[in-house]
Amino acid sequence: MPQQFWKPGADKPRILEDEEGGVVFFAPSLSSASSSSSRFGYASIGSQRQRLPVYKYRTAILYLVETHATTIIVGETGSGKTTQIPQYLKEAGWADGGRVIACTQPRRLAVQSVASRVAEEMDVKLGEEVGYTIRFEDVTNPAATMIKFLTDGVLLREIMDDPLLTKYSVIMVDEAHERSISTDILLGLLKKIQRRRPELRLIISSATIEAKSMSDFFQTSKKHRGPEDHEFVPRKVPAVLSVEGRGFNVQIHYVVEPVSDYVRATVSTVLSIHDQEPAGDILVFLTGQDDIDAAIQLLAEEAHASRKISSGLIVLPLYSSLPRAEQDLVFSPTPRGKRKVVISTNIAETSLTLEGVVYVVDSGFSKQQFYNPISDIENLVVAPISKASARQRAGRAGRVRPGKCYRLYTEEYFVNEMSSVGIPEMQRSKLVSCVIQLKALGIDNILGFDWPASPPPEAMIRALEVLYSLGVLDDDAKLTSPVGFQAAEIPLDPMISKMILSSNQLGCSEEIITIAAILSIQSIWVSGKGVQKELDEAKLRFAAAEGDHVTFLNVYKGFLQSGKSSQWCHKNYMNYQAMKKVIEIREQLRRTALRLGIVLRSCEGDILAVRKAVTAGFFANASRLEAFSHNGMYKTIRGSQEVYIHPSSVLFRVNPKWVIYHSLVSTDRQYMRNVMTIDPSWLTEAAPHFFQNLRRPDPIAH
Ligand SMILES: Nc1ncnc2c1ncn2[C@@H]1O[C@H](COP(=O)(O)OP(=O)(O)OP(=O)(O)O)[C@@H](O)[C@H]1O
Repeated sequence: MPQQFWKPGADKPRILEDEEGGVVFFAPSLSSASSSSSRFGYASIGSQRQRLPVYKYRTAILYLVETHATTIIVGETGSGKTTQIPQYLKEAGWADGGRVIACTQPRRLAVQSVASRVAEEMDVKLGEEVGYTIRFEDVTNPAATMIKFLTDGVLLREIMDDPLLTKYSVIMVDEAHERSISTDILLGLLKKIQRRRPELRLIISSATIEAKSMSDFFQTSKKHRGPEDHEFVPRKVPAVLSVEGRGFNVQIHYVVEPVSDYVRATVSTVLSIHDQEPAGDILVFLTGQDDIDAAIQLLAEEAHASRKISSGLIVLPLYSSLPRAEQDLVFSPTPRGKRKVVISTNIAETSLTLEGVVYVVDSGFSKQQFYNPISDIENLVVAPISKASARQRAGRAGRVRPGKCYRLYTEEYFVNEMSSVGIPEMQRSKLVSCVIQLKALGIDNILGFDWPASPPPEAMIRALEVLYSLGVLDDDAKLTSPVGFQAAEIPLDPMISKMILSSNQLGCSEEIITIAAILSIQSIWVSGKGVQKELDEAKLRFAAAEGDHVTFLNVYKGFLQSGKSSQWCHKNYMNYQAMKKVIEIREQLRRTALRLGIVLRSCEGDILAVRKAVTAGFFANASRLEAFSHNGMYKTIRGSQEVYIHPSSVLFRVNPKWVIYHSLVSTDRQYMRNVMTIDPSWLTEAAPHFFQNLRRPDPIAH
């Protein structure tokens, strides 16, 4: 790599300042691991555990947890928080007597991989003493599990069944600085639960920068007007512990000049590392599947052009919708003499250890959701990451030996321009699912809820409007019975839940559950790169004139008729792993539906019933082709936004007059994904109030 291109920089961790008001602070101690030159990989697991920086704080952590309701732990990535603290707690007896220690993560992949690692360290079978739960997958044994890893979203669902989370003795909310919506709701609820269960202990693990606000949040108490809260109850002051020391040193390198094309810059950096640096895998952070595919393609071309440096590279993508078996490849050992390059979205950013990774290449960007409550449009846009993310990314190197991180932005930019932490997801997202969950938990005054950061009131009002129009909330903004309560039980977007509930009356629940399962995963088709023509032809074999939803039913039928064959999927450009996932989700949804008293019935080809059920959930996503539009421009009925049918839809270029869509994606334009034709009279049938209240004078005139 041309040395003058890179400028080494120091990205030192900030030392937590002593806080006022009784906050506990421990002086830094040096990690033996950081100066160790021994090959970590060859040490026994027991001695590996003792070398982690957090080990020196074992007694302090256990003391603080014993004596404080809430302990906030900050520390460098790789110091051992996630994998060690739950084990210390178990060793100290917090899982005795059938109690369980929970550790939440914002991402599913992290839950699975951390749980496997801890099971391995404890030498137990995953799913017994150590287990995990993510949506649609429960690998625990209620009679045996003592340490449970789970997403924060799953823990929220558990609160619905057990409002005080009585089986947990300690709940560790990991990576709290990521501020996902679920983490924020969880923090608010846990604070409430603590008032009723003083014996419950919370551990919040967070980046340094967020520690103060977390501490303030748990310290202050709103005056609650519940029957047992007549008096202002002073809260126990949370303890803050700073775990100093990192796993191994990570040298940070910056570009000298800003790069104009981060995909190209990524590829040339990877090839330079491969050409000039000693053995070790490379982890690259890009923004999404499109970037990742482009980088892989470019890497193949460049490597082909310069055969000298291409040999020995194994390039693997990593993103959330990738089938599980392909995701698992990134964890498999790199064959001798080879170098693995994992090109990932930010799903590999936190809590993940890829053993062979020595080099990290950070593009400085990620895809983030931004919601505009005025236009009601949610955009997934490529945006700069925060310093907290940059540190997490760098921390993926240096976990089992010293590493290097190449940042594709300047040091000046990092120091002066990059924001310290990202905007909480709560403040940039649609809140429909969040509101229904809170309602189901009995939180009626949502605007007055004790949030770590308040959501925008406009977004809340929008969410209330949608839920009201779906018949999920009544005039007093309370969950309706039974629809509201039932919709809250289904772990999906309330529009999908409503569609499932409506299918009961329309006699097509089997079909609608299939559609719901397919809509829950990103795509059932293989990526079109390089095979677009073949993919389009394959789609045509299943295409229904009514649109994508009905096409999904044809695909599913074909898959079942083939005996769920992988060859059949391959031949039809269908993603076999995705189809297996559909079967799995479908089974879960059938069980949920049965629990809710839905009769599982097939409409035996009565597609009209299916389309009406879809409309009952998605009427708010209706749009009409603009008269005289030559380029397929539609306007949404709510909001009059300009939208187009996505090229992946079977209705692309067909342009029927009236459609509803599942979601919008925005690139050069706003595109509707998963589109179905409708008769406009179904809209007023499905939601008379909603269409009466729209300002457009005659929204559904033919
Ligand atoms: N699957 C694994 N294989 C090998 N070593 C691992 C594995 N998982 C964890 N480790 C070791 O344990 C260390 C601590 O990991 P842990 O996830 O507990 O750190 P952490 O402090 O929670 O950091 P982060 O916030 O970055 O996840 C890693 O740096 C690595 O040395």
